Amino acid sequence: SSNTNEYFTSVTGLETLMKTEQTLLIDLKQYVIETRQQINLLEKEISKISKEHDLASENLENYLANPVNAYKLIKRLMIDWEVYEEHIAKVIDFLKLIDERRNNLSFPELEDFHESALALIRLQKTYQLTVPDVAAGKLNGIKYGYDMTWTDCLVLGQQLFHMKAYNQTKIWLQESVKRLQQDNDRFQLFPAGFLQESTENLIRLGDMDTALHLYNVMETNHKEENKIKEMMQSTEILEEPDNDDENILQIPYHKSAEFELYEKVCRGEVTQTPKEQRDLRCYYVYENCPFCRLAPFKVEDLNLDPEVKVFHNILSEKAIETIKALASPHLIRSTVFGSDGVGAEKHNYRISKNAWLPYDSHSYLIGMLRDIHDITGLDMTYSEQLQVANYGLGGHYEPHFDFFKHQLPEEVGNRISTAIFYLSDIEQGGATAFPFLKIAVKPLKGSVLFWYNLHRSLHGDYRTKHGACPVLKGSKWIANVWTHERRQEFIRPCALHQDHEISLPYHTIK
Ligand SMILES: O=C(O)CCC(=O)C(=O)O
Ligand SMILES: [Fe+2]
Repeated sequence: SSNTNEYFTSVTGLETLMKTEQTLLIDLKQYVIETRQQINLLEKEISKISKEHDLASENLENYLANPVNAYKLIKRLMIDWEVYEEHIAKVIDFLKLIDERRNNLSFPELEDFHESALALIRLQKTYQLTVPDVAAGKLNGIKYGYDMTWTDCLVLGQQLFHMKAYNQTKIWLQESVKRLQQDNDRFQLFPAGFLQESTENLIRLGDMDTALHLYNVMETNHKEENKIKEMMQSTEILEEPDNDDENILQIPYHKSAEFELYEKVCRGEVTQTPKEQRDLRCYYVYENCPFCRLAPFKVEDLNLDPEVKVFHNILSEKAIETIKALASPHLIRSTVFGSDGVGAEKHNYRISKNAWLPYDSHSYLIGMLRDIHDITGLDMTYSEQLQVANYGLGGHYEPHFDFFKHQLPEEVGNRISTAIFYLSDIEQGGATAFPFLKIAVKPLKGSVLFWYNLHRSLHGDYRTKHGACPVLKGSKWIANVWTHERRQEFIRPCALHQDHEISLPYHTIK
């Protein structure tokens, strides 16, 4: 894609856009100040000329017979009008400045606009938020920002129509009309074509009521009475506007029982039962390193088979800031492997930015490997580079396996384990969710989530399917350490029996 920045994919990207707007805001303020001065001057000129004309209208011939008046008339047309033009032309200087800004500053592209709308809808759906709440800037009952205006809602409704998300279109346009009626601020700067198009779209969707309301706002001054009737007659109503099946928000996987389970786990509606949690413990580990007796690691079981654990208080604030700073300049849009294991593809089931860092780029990174070794006993030689990721607006990673299904080079083997270092806390959403295990791990800054992806037989464990729930509020940072199976033969020996069959049924669930 030509969209190289993809601002929608991370919060750090959006900070760049905020800076752009800051600059433009200063420009615009300056423009308003200057224009106001111009207007004041021009108004003075207008009243000066008007006075002359009033005087002249009393007796034109007499007026022009005065040589001073004659001189002034000719002087005004000769000199003054040029000055007025110069003043008026200053607008062009402003347009030139904005043009320059467009070339020099960062601007979003259509894809950013599209994806940020999708993110809102994804959040709305995953966390079952109502449209009035979202439009009021409320997330799960907490108000974080200002309301969306009626024009904000209208634009979003238009975007959704183009995505063929017709039910959502109606709800957002209805919200727009509701806000329009409550709002005293009916006249907002706004692309002219949008109202007409939205009105037509509502007619297409069979919502004549809302269409009529919007029509009434349109060109209130010179409205032709019959035009709405004409519009209703000439606009074709869609056959099955309620059939949302085919739109981009409703791919078949999103309707599967597995995905619905995942969403419930993300919302915290499905959790482990007390019986399932009975054997889970919290304990200290110190066996794998000589000094660990003094400062043992605190480990919390989340699941025993397969093993999923959290290691608490691993990274210091300083280490976290260092890791983020090292990664920031290198963040690019996250990709996923094609099913054949080659190529890196962009998909909207994984929206984040990431960077790969060699461990020797800082002692803190080497320390991360050492900590995982000290806690698990694993040999960290065959670990991939550290992957640091930042999730933006509605950023997420749908359920997937971390192990590969294709053949890997003998020398390293498959990803035996995953360690996710949480580099931020998250206000809402953004859990790491294991639908089959009914676990949603809330990111806790400085902690590590660890699990084995493979059975002892080294077959992939399908129960480890997991995802990153959409971030509802916050900027989520993680660092992944993926360790491969080679050199773990004595640390995590094969069981005598083939233990992988237990997870096979989970593979077929789609
Ligand atoms: O961000 C998360 O919580 C999970 C990330 C993940 O599963 C991955 O990067 O493979
Ligand atoms: Fe993963």
